[in-house]
Amino acid sequence: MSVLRIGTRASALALVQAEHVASLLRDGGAQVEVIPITTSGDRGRLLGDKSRWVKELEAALLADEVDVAVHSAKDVPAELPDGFVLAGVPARADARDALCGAASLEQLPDGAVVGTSSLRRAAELRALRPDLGVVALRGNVDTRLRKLADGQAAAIVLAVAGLERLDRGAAIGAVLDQLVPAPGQGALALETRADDDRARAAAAAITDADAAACLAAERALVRRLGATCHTPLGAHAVRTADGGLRLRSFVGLPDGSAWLRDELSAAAGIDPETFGVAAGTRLLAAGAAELLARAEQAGAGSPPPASTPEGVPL
Ligand SMILES: NCc1[nH]cc(CCC(=O)O)c1CC(=O)O
Repeated sequence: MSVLRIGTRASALALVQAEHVASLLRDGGAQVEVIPITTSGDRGRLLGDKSRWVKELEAALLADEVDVAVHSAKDVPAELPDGFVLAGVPARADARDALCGAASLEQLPDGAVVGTSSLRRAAELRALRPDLGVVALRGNVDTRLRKLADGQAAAIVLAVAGLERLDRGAAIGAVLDQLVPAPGQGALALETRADDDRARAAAAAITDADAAACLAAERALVRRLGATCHTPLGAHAVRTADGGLRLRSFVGLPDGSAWLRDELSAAAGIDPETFGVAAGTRLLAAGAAELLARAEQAGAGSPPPASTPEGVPL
């Protein structure tokens, strides 16, 4: 059988993730090659849309340069272009956010400045601690940790999953259970050409059913809200002990002055997408649309902490 080509961005985090997927596939007996693709995002071009990284890997899929694209699921837009499918989701890593530079949110002094380029993290932090300042911190994980060490912020927020994959778990001061993670955070999304049965089967073979169901629910909620990467939105689903699903969500203004939080559970057997749509409908009924419109206006008037909620190429 011919070699399966795994496309990835060339950042340190993306390469670790792609190697992880490659080793899962090799464990299943496949012959695999990892092909780093340099994207316009990685080249530092200023485009206000995180889908740029995804698009360049889709171009490589379309050009038949790679067979499976590995993405951080939270960077993948809610809708894929025609001709592509989300063909697999491996077991999810820790989905939560981490605070680096302080032992807890409570221990940060009054008015402390936290570094993040994520609208969601800014909104969630300020919803909990309106006194906190937020400063945009860009760059990959190591760059941001260096900026923290340089004193550019009292603390920063990063995904636990990214820190651990890069062996920087020691930098975690506290895991922020109070924050609702970004949709897809901690999960990997394997994208293939829709008509490539071999690649689809390979991706499906290393799929974790719970991770796939949770991601499907979170992405359905994003679609129901019409959310984009400029939306301060958190959504995190888990499989419950009785085989059902539980979905927590957050929508708020970037300055933390208004927000909605929700939690919805469903019994075993619920279709994840139906569940995600229902959770989105509940948020809309509670006023999410107005909040999102106001968040977008705020973003248009004065530049948000960063161009995208989850920030910059890593
Ligand atoms: N867009 C940034 C990004 N995309 C994926 C991760 C971390 C790994 C993950 O969430 O799967 C990060 C960094 C961060 O938010 O700290």
